[in-house]
Amino acid sequence: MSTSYGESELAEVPVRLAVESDRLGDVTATTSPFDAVETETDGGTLSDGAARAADSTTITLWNKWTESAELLEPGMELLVTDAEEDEFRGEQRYATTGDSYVVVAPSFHVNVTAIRNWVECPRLYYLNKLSGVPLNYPVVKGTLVHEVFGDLLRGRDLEESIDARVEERGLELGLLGETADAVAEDVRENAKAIEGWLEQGRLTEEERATAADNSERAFTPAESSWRSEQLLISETFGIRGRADAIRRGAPVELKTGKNLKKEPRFKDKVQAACYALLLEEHGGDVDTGTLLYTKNSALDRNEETGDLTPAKEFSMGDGLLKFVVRLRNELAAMEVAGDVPTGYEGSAKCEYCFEQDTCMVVSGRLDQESKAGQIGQALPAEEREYFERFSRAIEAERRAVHREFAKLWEQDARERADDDRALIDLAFVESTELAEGRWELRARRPGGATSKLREGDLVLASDGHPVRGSAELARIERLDEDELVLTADEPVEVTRLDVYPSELTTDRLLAALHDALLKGDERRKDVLFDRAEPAFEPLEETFIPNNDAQDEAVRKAVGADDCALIHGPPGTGKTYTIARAIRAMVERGERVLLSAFTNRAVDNALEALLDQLEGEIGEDSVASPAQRNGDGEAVDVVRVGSESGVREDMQPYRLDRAGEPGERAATLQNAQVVAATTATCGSRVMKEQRFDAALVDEAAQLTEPGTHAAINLADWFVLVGDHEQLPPVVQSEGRTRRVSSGANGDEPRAADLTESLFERLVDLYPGAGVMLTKQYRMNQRIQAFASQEFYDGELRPATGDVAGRTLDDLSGVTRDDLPTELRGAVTFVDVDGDGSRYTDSEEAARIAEMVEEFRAAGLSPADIGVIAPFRAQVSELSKHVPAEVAVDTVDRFQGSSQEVIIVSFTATDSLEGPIFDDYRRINVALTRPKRALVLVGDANALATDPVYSRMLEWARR
Ligand SMILES: Nc1ncnc2c1ncn2[C@@H]1O[C@H](COP(=O)(O)OP(=O)(O)OP(=O)(O)O)[C@@H](O)[C@H]1O
Repeated sequence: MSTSYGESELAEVPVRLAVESDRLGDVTATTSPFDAVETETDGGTLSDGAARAADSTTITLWNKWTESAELLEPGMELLVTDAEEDEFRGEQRYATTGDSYVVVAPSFHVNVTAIRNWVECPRLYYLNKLSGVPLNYPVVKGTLVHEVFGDLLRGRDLEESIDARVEERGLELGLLGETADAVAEDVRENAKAIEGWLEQGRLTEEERATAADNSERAFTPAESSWRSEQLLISETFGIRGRADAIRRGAPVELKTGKNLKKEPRFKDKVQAACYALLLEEHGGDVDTGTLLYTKNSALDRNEETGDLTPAKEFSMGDGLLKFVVRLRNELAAMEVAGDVPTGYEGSAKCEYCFEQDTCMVVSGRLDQESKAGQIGQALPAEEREYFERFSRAIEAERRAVHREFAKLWEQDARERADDDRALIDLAFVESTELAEGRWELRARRPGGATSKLREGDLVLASDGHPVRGSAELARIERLDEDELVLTADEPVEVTRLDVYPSELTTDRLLAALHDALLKGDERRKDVLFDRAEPAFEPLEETFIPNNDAQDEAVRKAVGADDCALIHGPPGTGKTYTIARAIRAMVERGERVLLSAFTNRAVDNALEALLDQLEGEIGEDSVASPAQRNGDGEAVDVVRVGSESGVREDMQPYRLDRAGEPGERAATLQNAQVVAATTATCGSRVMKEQRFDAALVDEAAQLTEPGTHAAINLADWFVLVGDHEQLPPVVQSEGRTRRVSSGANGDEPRAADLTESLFERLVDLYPGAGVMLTKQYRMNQRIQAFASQEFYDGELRPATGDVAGRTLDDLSGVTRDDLPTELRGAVTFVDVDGDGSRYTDSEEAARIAEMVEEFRAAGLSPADIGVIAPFRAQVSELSKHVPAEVAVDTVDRFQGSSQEVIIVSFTATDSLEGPIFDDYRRINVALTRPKRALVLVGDANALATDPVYSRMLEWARR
């Protein structure tokens, strides 16, 4: 198009306007199907509240924003800031102005480092995502230098900081074969540049003083002259990241490499520009960026020619900021569409790329189009199809995590608290500066408030709003009934905590999938892809004389060449069997990985193993815990996990990462048994370990890639679980979109993370599995229904004692003191209910009475558990029963047991809700009690479903 200023480009995008934005001049819209613009007026995708604003119109994107227009696909979200509005034939139309930014898919929240990788090469960005961050020296050194930089900015002494930081990374450095002194020297060299920069007066004492004055209150970056690392989240640009430092409101990025040019490297400028955008959104006005190349000062003048100054400043032009937003748009559009970058999107030259070989191999193996080309033979079609299916499913999980970021501002405080995503209305107590310059924050919490937050979690601690207010990334150190203690880099008057959405799990799942297929052993893959039956070494030994199925399971586990599958219904001694199998393996001199989905299960199995090894945690064994094996030799057992994740009594076995590198590494490498959750198995430290066998408990709750994370590390694996209990939990709704059919012409299959590898293999190789059938938990009456309904009637009480368990066995309890209806092992109590959807006050009131009746008969409240389908009913019940009574949803009860279980069905006429969606939930609920089960609900409603109707029949028998 021609204007008086010359040629201009434009693109007209047909859209449907979405909910109006709070900010004047911003337009949020969804792109319409391009061929149906004029007719699409019903606003089908918008909620009722937004219907008023649901309107078809067009947005005109001018000049370079046309590049972003080309990325759009129908149904994508689009945001235009500072738009110009005019009326054309009675229709409101919009156009970009000179100040506008155009953001494609703003709720896909891109990390700044992802944008930095993308500008280097989109294919490199993809490869990095696939392989994860490896354990190598440059990575660890880079982290150390950044930590020391942060410490210096917070006023910590240089030598003290270096020593402390190197010590903290002892384990990683030891595994890399480094010594503390050599690393300290290396870090010191890099730190010279930082010190020099600070000394040059760029960070004057005066500035330090200003910062210190301000620290009594929470200050915004714009107010203070500098601050160390800060997490910044943008609502507008769909970008988040942690800036290394902010000086006089402008970003400073630290690079541990060298740069002898006058200007910062382009990708580094892009990174700093991302932070500039983030800062501007938070009220800043950024006109410069600084890059600090720490290696420059370590170089000798006569060896190198060029500009040796470490700090390079550049001016932050409007053009660069807009370029960065367009880059981000490219990345977001590709991710939202689920496409794989080829490298042709960017202009990087493959022959200069360090990753060229890796790139060609991955492209060749997966038969992906790539600018670098392909080498090697492609994986078989079924493996490529599997990879594609699961990587799409994992990316759907990633998008779900990104949506969690958007919920930080889309939901209000109350909604987030009700959704278990935030603790609100906290009373700020104080912030105290710690020795290393960090801060301890304390606040009081209102009684009874629950949330997903746990000790050790990273959270957003804010003075009211996690994005718009003053907020810091903080760690929960203590979470007591009424008080909480956090640590953070900077002080904040905390009144609210929000769950910090993390991509770590998705990153690790993708890397585990990549490793299983691209680095996996061929024989393993033959088994996984139904090309070879699992093989076993026949064993004659008896391991467990009193339980044939368990005994057979141990023989299978120990004798497996490929894999063994142990199906253990509730209370059938899974943990005991795992422990016995590991003992047998250890006695054969094998190195074993013990893993499970949750920390709780890892600790339980570890405890059972220690019992098996007949050791006692003696005084002198605390420093280096060693247990004896059957021959009286020491067995080194190590628990890998965070301090807050590992149970108190297992702490002596926990591997401390800090210390002398060689010694730390030896402790892990010499351990014969290493216990860690499957998530931890995907960490860069664990990925370096090799085992003969991996035993994985709770395997039916793990996704296939989640299982690979553990089994990738071992020659053979044993999966233990029960696919009749809860399946893997996924965040993305339903199934991900269908993928094109595989080369073998099969029907397209929906990617699905909700079927575990355990379940798939149990179906595929019945011969590799053993089902444990004797249960050591439930009274015979209690187990009967679950046995019939879920285990083909095969579940039996292990002994007469188990079968005949009653409340009378508990000391101080007399069943005769209970009302007649509560004396049996299984009782149904018919309550009509109050008709509400998610709560039932009548059930709650009746259950509160029952709890009192059980207590009056001598039962301790700690022996009673109450299960409800909805969180709302859990809250309702919690108000009526003593705090010692465990009240929770089924999902939280999985894996535990209780003397008495009361189930609140909260059922109205329509049986809707999580407990009714999936019969496996009711199996879990009904199999938690040992001696008494009370079902409370509306019999008429329950009778409408065949399974519940059979349940009623049994309960009323
Ligand atoms: N062969 C056995 N002989 C005697 N007791 C056993 C045997 N197997 C298991 N037990 C006992 O049965 C109880 C339950 O066993 P365990 O904790 O191993 O069950 P589980 O299947 O892991 O339970 P969950 O379903 O909660 O995961 C424990 O007290 C255990 O000591």
